Amino acid sequence: MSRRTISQEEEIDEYPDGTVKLRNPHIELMDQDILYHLALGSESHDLVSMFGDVKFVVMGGTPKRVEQFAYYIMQEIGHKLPAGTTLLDISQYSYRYSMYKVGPVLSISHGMGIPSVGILLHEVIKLMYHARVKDPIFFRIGTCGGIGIEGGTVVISEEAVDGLLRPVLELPVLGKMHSRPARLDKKLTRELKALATAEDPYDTIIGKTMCTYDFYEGQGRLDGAFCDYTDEDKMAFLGRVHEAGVTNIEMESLSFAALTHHAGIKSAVICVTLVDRLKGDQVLAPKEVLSEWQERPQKLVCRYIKRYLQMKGRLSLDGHCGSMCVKSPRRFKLVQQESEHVD
Ligand SMILES: O=P(O)(O)O[C@H]1O[C@H](CO)[C@@H](O)[C@H]1O
Ligand SMILES: O=c1cc[nH]c(=O)[nH]1
Repeated sequence: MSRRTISQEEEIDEYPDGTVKLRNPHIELMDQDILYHLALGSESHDLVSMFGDVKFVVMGGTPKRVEQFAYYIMQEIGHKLPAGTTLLDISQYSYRYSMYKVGPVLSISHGMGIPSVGILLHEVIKLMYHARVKDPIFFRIGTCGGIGIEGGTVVISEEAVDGLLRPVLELPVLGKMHSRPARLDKKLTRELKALATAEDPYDTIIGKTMCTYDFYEGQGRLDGAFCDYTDEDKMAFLGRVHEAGVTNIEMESLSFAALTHHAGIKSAVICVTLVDRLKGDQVLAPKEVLSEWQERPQKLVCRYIKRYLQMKGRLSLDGHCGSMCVKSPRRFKLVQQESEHVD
């Protein structure tokens, strides 16, 4: 095992072969590990053959969004299903989360808020460990409120902070408060930004993301069931956090950044803004507009995945020869040159 310095404050252990290490000595002593909320288990399922080839884990709030992403990426990487079959929700009998697998891509819904995404991350990180997945990359494709930016803008998070602007996830454990740094992969963030194009009819920016425990009072809205502050208080708060560099507000990035970082997994958060909070609280855009906006983070992550697979020689430049196709060395060289900015 070697040690990799992730930051000045923290070093993490990792196996030289890139497999995910669990920071929990109890798991390997257990006869079986039941991933209860995924409806999977280390003894009941052959997790290595089911998931061993996973490279990308893409998470979003709703089952519909992750199903849509699964079909979208399937088409984009030319992944073929046996005739007459459809994608299966692998976790359907958990009645909690939905999970689809398309070649090296897992697309999973995380529900709303830090507790929901936190439980899921514990189990997905354990799934990576049991399946002996190497160097997975995690993405969250979400929605958010923007601060001073137009609806439909894509924000790639450079940092996640809590409602008090602290870049840490706090969790009471055995009666004591534990703090974990919420860090996202800076290089991955830059690589994603580089994949936005001038032809995209919307802006893609990098910004600081505030992650709250609530959609209404936690985000300073005036339209919840309760509100003990004035419009002036709200605007002063939004102005203050905007000045501190916050571009958008959502509800999972802190846990997503902290738990993936703690596991030594590269991750990024990409959200589309549904409303400019300096102009209002309610999400007023029509359903069709909201649907199109939600595709924007999916497009960016899809571009990243395609570039990665092209660079590894697992996808042709036109993206349609099958996810695991083998190309001539000359063609692969071209792909490598085009993809220099991707790991
Ligand atoms: O659209 P998703 O990914 O769920 O993200 C955002 O939307 C939900 C609130 O409407 C919260 O989960 C927030 O983080
Ligand atoms: O304002 C918003 C919009 C979507 N999601 C949030 O958490 N906040």
